[in-house]
Amino acid sequence: MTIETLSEQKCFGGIQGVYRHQSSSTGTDMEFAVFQPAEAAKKPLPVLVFLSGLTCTWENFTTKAGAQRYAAEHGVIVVAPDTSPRGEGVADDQAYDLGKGAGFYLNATEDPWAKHYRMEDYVVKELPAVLANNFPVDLDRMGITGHSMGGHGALTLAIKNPDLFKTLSAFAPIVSPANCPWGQKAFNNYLGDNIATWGQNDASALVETFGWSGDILIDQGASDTFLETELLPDVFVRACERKSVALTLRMQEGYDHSYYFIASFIEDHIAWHAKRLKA
Ligand SMILES: N[C@@H](CCC(=O)N[C@@H](CS)C(=O)NCC(=O)O)C(=O)O
Repeated sequence: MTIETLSEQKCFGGIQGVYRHQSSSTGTDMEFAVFQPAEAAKKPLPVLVFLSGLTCTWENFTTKAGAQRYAAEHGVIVVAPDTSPRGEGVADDQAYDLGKGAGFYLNATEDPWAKHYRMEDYVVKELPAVLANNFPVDLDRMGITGHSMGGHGALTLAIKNPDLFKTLSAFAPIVSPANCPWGQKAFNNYLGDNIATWGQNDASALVETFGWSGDILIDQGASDTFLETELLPDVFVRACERKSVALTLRMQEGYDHSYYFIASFIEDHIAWHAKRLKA
């Protein structure tokens, strides 16, 4: 499980690095970014995984969100994986919302996607092992968050794996892919028409099945152009209410779907995860 260092740069006293490794989950090379605060040189630290949205790689969050300052302040290692497998021979589509950059953090069952699109296994099984072998991470204190398609990934993967991810938040998540155009297109292609498997990858359906024992923080821009068609936060609010899950949904007046929105609230999310992971 060797990793190759693509870059390492000092940042807020710590190290912002980018790494590549051969993934057994996806059967491709995968790149990911890790920010280690200075104190990681002395002791294992809690980890926050950030899953990015459609069209992104590790780079969007790492260069635009401004997370490093707050991760350094709160002593949290922040990890940003890619959003899909990539490379020659990996199935793709011309549209931005399918194929490369749009893996939806699930294990595809349908051709031509099933061979490489195994992002659920990658994030839940392989990435934690890669982190444990190469970085001073305390995996007993790992949280997850994400944006849009990555918010969907954070919600679904945490709800299915509460022993792995202890804390959960999201920025403008797709909360019910089974009920919005982005999700329906992805699920039809990756999972086919077996609706049972759709529910296993839909945060609102999952929370009604499994609940969530902690609390959940969601920030959502009120001026997000995808709010009414794709994101549908009310569906998740109602599912959490039915299951008595402690959800805080903050509708942020005037904010859109961009990284300017994420940069505005990333401090809150890092502080929120750090407080719970260090309690
Ligand atoms: N119109 C956008 C739709 C996709 C989009 O808004 N992607 C969001 C995540 S769902 C994003 O973070 N884009 C990259 C960025 O802003 O850096 C595009 O084609 O890039």
